[in-house]
Amino acid sequence: MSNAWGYGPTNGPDTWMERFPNAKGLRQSPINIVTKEAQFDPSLKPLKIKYDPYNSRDILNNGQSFQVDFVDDTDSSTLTGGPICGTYRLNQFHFHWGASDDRGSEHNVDGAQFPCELHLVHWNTKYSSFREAADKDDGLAVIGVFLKIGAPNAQLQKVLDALDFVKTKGKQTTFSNFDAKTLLPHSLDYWTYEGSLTTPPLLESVTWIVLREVISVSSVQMAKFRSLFFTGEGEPQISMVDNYRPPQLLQGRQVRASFQ
Ligand SMILES: COc1ccc(C[C@@]2(O)NC(=S)NC2=O)c(OC)c1
Ligand SMILES: [Zn+2]
Repeated sequence: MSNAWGYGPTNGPDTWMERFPNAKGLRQSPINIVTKEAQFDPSLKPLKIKYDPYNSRDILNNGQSFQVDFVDDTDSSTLTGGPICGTYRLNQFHFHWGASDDRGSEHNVDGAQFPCELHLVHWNTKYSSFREAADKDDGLAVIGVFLKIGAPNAQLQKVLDALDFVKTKGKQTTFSNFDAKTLLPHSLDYWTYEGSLTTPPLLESVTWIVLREVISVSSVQMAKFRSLFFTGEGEPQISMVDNYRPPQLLQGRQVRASFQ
């Protein structure tokens, strides 16, 4: 029986520290964002996001979530400005969600959880690759976007339609010509803090950029997320739900706001 980490009762977030000491680190993610304690920082720049649909490559069930991977060998899909210095390239995006609409996001806002959270992962081009950047203090920048139950999201539906082909762990299929920018809300107001990956190895290499404005998702669309499996083809099926880590201690960190 593999003792791999996961989100179940015997291998979930409370057990990760046994094999991944970063879990007890001082800049762990996610966190609960207390809006009244997030200080406006006028020195924060607006986010500058340039995504080229031509870079989208495939969609993969990685056994913890599903991710859409991007070709990142040029500066054609980048994040600049905001709290970061230099140019960060889009590498992938993925989601975290709950078994029901009352939970699922990783970050909380004033103690409230959303049904789903999108993570757009970028790496610092001062390093030669995502892999080299992944364990550096300034290696990664992740944009977090909350999904709130409301009208069906036509752009998200393009991603959800592909899930029929990646139901089980390890399944992958081509996913081309997708514009990730269509998943962003109108406002790019954000909170930012220094944190980590939210799954093992929990590397403390992420500048978090959590957008204040949400995007919509319908309950029917949330059911599509929940149609995936953590397990591989031919294995006893375990539904891919509740793939979120709960909020971690702030440990003295400051959360800054780009807006007043
Ligand atoms: C070794 O490199 C890794 C490992 C895991 C993840 C996934 C995750 O832990 N990170 C965020 S953000 N959410 C997650 O679930 C990763 O994403 C950039 C990079
Ligand atoms: Zn994530």
